[in-house]
This record gives sequence, C-alpha cells and structure tokens, in this order.
Amino acid sequence: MTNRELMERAKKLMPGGVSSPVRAFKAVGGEPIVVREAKGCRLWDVEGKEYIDFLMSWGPLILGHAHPYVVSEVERQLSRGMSYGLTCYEEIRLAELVVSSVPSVEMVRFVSSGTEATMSAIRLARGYTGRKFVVKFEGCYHGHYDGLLVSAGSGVATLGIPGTPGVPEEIAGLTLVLPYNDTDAVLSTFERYGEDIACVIVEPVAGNMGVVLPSEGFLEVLREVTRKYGAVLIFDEVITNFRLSVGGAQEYYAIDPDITCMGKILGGGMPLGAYGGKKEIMSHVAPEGKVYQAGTLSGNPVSVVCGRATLEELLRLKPYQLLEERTRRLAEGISTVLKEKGIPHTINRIGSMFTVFFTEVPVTDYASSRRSNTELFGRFFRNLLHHGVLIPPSQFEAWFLSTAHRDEDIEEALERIQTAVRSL
Ligand SMILES: Cc1ncc(COP(=O)(O)O)c(C=O)c1O
Ligand SMILES: NCC(=O)CCC(=O)O
Repeated sequence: MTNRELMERAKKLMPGGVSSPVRAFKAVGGEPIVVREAKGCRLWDVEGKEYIDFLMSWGPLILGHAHPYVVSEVERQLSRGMSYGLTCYEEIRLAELVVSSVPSVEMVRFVSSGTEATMSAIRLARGYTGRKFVVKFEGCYHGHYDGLLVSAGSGVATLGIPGTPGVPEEIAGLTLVLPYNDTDAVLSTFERYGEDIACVIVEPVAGNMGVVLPSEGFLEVLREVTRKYGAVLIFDEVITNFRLSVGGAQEYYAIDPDITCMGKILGGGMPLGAYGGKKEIMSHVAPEGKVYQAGTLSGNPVSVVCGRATLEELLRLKPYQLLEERTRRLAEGISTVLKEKGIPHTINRIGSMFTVFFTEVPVTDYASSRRSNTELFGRFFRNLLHHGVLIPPSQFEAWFLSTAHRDEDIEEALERIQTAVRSL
C-alpha cells in the first residue's frame, strides 16, 4: 500500500484524511505520508521510507519515540486497567512530580489535552475574578477553544483561516488581541479595560507563529500589570513545560504565573493535559470550589504513567544542556547550508526548539513571522521530506529535538538537509 492510496481512503472517511488539520500538508503541498511506526528519532511511512524526525509528534516526545523505560511502564499499567473513573495511585505520583518540578504550581487538575487545559484555565480565571475579558497575543495558539481561536497561530495561521465560522462574534468579542512583545499595547489595554480583564494568557516562548522569544521585560510587564489590576496571569506552557527546563519557561525566565497550562511532554506521548497554580486560585475548582470542570478519562492511568515515566527519566538524565548543544549544532549547520545557497533566513532557537524562517528580518512577533517566504518554505519542506528529513509541515511551527537524536543523527540529518537544499 502506498501513502497516496491510503490517504485517498482516509479522505473518504475523515475530513481531509486527518484527525487534526495541520497533518494534511495543505500549506506545503506534496503528498502527506501515512505512518507505519517510529523508534527513537526515526519514523517510517507505510512504503518503508525512513525519516529522521524533527516533528516529534509536535513536541511531546522529548525522549524520542517508544523510549524503552516509558514503554515498559506503560505496558505494566495496561494490564492493570486502562481507566478507573476514580482517583488512582499513579495520578498522585504524577501530581507530586508536577508540583515539585513546576515552581508556581501548588495544585494541579489533570485533563486530556492542551486545549482542555487552556479552556479550563480561562473558565477558572473568569470564575475567580468575576470578570469576562481575556487578553491574548496575535499568533499564539492555545488549542481550539472558541474564545482562544481569535488571531491564532498554528494551523489557523498556516491555513490562513480568518476567524473561524462557528465562533460567535459575541464570544470572539470578549478576547482582546495584542501583538506579541508589545508592552505598550499591554499597558494601554489595561488602562482602558483593566477592571474588566479576567486574565492574560500567553505562550511564554511562542511556538505557534514559529518560535518567537519573549523580548526583554515582556513577561515581567505582564506579571506586574496583571498583579496591579488583579487579573490572572496564565502561562500556556503546553509546548515549553519540561522542554526548556524541568520547571518550564517560568523557571527559565524566573517569572511566577498564577496559572500554568500543561500538555505534550506532560503525557510523554499519551493524551494528557493539566492546569495548575496557587492553592488560592485552584481551590475555586469544583468540587472544592464552584468552577465546574470534569472529564470521564481525565487523569487516565495509562497517560499519567506515561507522563510519570517520562518526567522521571528527565529528572534522572537532566538532558537540557546536551539537548541545547545538539540543537545549536543542527541550527547552525542549517544556517551554513542555507548561506551557501544564498537563501535569506532567520533562525529563532531556544533550548531544543527552533524555527527556520525564510526572511532576513528579525522575527519578534506575528507580523514579522508572516514576512517569511512560505512558498520557499513549502519547497524546502518537500525536498527535506524527499531526502528523509521530517519537519513540521508549516512555516509557523517549531522543530523539536529529543534525547534520541544522537550526535551521529544530527550529522546525518545535516548531510540530508545539505543535499535537499542544493536541489532547491
Ligand atoms: C501552546 C499550546 N497550547 C495549547 C495547545 C493545544 O494542545 P492540544 O493540541 O493538546 O489540544 C498547543 C498545541 O496544540 C500549543 O502549542
Ligand atoms: N504547535 C501546534 C500544534 O502542536 C498543533 C498540533 C495539532 O493541532 O495537530
């Protein structure tokens, strides 16, 4: 069976042949691949073609695919039951790890995805403050919750979907959208609407307009102004949790948010999300408080074991320095290859995540990231895929490294990328 045959079958059964829009390769063109299996930093499609993987399931797999310890812990759990609908021992173990690792989190509620985490965090912020406005930043993506799809990044940016039919104006109107890194806009918005703002939600390092770092003082201003006006500061760390450091971006930048949204690495590849924060705020969540939020499969035992095993391994390995060095070497190597070919580009990188933008201008917000040459990105993506390198099928996403990407894999990837770029 070929990728094409299977995608044709898939398209008759599922919209676009996918379970999530970004998987359809729409913005980059070419044939989407259908995955057969993956191990470590490598992935194989149904035709048996091998890829060095820098998509890494969009972030969760910081230990690589099918890490032996994680797999053995998950297998052990599988035979003990896949869902109980009651609190289980493994949930408590993961909660303890999260609370001891993430500086601002004193209590945590597990959910099943990043979207559920941000949606629930917004509800909690509104319930806690009794206010309705939400401040978000252009090009940040916080999952597909109605009020957060406004001016969103990721697939919404990639597919150029303006707003989203199905989100009523009345709901979109409660979201105030500001440019990322624009502290003046933040301050003037608070001067005008401050008493009605429930929360600011931000990716402390943006990953969904491509990687964009917070400029100096940006996160500090968010912390100060929300505190001054009694609004809740929500860090969406769905990408950055356990990626920039064990304590995430809040530890990296030493900022103390009120609520943190988690996902991806938290579940180590299984469906799991969480939101957590100060006891003062989390005690408003039902049944302790009145803000309702629930889930049949929330805190699923298999997911929490997968997450627990992943975090244990991260705490044991402390791989952040090594990941940083390897990622730097890869990013610098790509830059050299592109320079040889005379292709203007900007690479934004932090730790083990980065984006190659096809523009010379510094990328500091959504407007500058949109100046990238997406047609060239499409060709770059397709050539890389052809030569066995899998990266996110969008200019507006992050590449991820894992501990399974060894030095020799980085060398091999750079050789493949060089060949791919030469034939651009
Ligand atoms: C920063 C951020 N928040 C939230 C989400 C939503 O998470 P999920 O796709 O698990 O619903 C994502 C990714 O999709 C994300 O990158
Ligand atoms: N950075 C954006 C995502 O991770 C989204 C993945 C998806 O929607 O399938």
